Amino acid sequence: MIEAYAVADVRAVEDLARADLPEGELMQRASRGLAEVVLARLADAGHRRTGEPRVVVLAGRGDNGGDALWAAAHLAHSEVAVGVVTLGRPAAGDGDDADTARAAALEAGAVVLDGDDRAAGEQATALLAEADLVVDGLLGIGGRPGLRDDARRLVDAVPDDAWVLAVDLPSGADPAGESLPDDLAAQVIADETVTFSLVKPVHLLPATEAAVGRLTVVDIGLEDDGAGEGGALQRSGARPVVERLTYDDVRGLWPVPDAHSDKYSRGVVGVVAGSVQYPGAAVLSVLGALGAGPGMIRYLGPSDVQWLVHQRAPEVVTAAGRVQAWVIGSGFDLGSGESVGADALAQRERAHEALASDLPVLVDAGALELVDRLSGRDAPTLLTPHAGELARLLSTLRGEDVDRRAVEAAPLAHARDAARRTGATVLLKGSTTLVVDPDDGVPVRAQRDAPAWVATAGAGDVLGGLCGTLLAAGLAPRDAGSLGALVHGVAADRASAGGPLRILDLAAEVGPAVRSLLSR
Ligand SMILES: NC(=O)C1=CN([C@@H]2O[C@H](COP(=O)(O)OP(=O)(O)OC[C@H]3O[C@@H](n4cnc5c(N)ncnc54)[C@H](OP(=O)(O)O)[C@@H]3O)[C@@H](O)[C@H]2O)[C@@H](O)CC1
Ligand SMILES: Nc1ncnc2c1ncn2[C@@H]1O[C@H](COP(=O)(O)OP(=O)(O)O)[C@@H](O)[C@H]1O
Ligand SMILES: [K+]
Repeated sequence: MIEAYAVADVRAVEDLARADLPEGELMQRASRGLAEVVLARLADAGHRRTGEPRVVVLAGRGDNGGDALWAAAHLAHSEVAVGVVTLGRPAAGDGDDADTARAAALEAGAVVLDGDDRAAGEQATALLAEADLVVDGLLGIGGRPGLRDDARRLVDAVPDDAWVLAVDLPSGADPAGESLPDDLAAQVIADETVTFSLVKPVHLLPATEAAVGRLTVVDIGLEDDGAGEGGALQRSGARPVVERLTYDDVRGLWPVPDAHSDKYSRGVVGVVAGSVQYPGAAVLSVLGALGAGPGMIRYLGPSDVQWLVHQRAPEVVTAAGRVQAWVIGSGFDLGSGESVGADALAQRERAHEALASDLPVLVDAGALELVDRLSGRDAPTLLTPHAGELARLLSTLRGEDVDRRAVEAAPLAHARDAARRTGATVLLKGSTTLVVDPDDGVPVRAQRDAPAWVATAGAGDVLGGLCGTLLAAGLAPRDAGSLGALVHGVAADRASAGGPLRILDLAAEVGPAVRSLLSR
């Protein structure tokens, strides 16, 4: 599991650690680690032109700039040509004089330009044009989203083929990972981000993660080192606010049958999905659920759709009976006004019954319209909207228009609001999928496991079925949603293998994906 800590907690942990260390020690550890990563990337021939490698360091006035300046000094002692462009008066951090880091970089042979000086502007652009690698030390966890024009001019001059390595986080990105900058161009898009001991929300959340690139964590000694004292993190009592399941977590969470299991104890999934208009969604939901290994599936829906489901999955039972969890809504065409047909009415009735039961329910797609049926529900409930569906759901809940773009600009806040208002767990689909518990004190899960090829019709139906099997096996909605998203992503990766994928292939890869994850 990867765990991220809120910025205020990170600062508190760093303060605790600093109290036990010589002045400036944390920044020295950070900058040495940073310089090592830079050297490792330069050693990879793909990241440099011929001749002496050239690094340009952009250093802002905060401690993020301090890290970058000290790294420049360390690098200038190696066989690397180092140019530094400072913006504002750079700090040296931890009580050191600001000029010490700058002087150290100069003394080590770096070219240092004052980016605030107009005359140096052209020189800075020329330096950047030759860079193999650019270190972005403009803003760190003290940064507000967005870049000022002076910083933006520098960032615009970074050549496309330079490796952009952000210090702590890509400058301009919201450290809390909550929202996109107003102007998307006003942030650094990094190839790699080097952070220090603790992962922050910016690294895992959907609004900011894409700008982070590859995440490298350099240990500066904030966590327990096993020596018995307890690290600053442990002593601070800070708890993570964002979590990401990794492949190694699957074994501990996945419901594996044993000698005492039978098909009922493993969990029967009731699927109420599909319509005459969208019959395929029923098939995909059922196949997603089957891939995850349920005890049994009951499918309830129009007879034509039942027939289609049986063509692909003869083991599915279509008689009514007990289930351990419901999956409702994929491919619903509930109709409205006078156009409601008998099949649609019957599906609506089944969905109402599921929501009125004390069983776990996964609510997808068309069934998200039945949000008024959620009030008073105590049983575990998992809503699985994409951004457009979440916007519609919130429009209903708030009684005012919520735009899809507003959801995309601040996904976590919107998912959180829906979870609070409905009392349900909200899984917001996207390239990074969020799973938000209605209890504010529970860390958000943020999964990013799928290739973008999976953004194709039907992928969500498979996910719904898959998560439904996990609910029926007794997993809580947060675990079912995040584990389901992880396995769905791995199955998509296997089906894609770097190219386009068919959804039936994705569904067929769910079982093998689980097998490979369990045998790690
Ligand atoms: N703490 C530790 O022990 C360790 C910390 N470490 C490092 O310290 C970093 C945090 O440093 P930090 O707190 O100095 O904040 P940082 O982000 O560098 O600068 C903020 C400054 O920029 C300004 N500003 C803000 N937004 C702006 C904008 N959009 N456009 C323009 N200006 C803007 C703002 O000034 P203001 O405008 O608010 O007056 C403020 O002065 C952290 O990320 C890590 O790299 C490591 O060494 C490990 C040990
Ligand atoms: N760019 C992307 N990269 C990775 N996964 C994505 C991306 N866009 C969407 N997804 C995933 O694809 C699936 C799409 O689901 P959904 O929007 O419900 O589609 P449908 O309703 O057609 O089944 C979700 O699992 C979502 O997380
Ligand atoms: K930065």
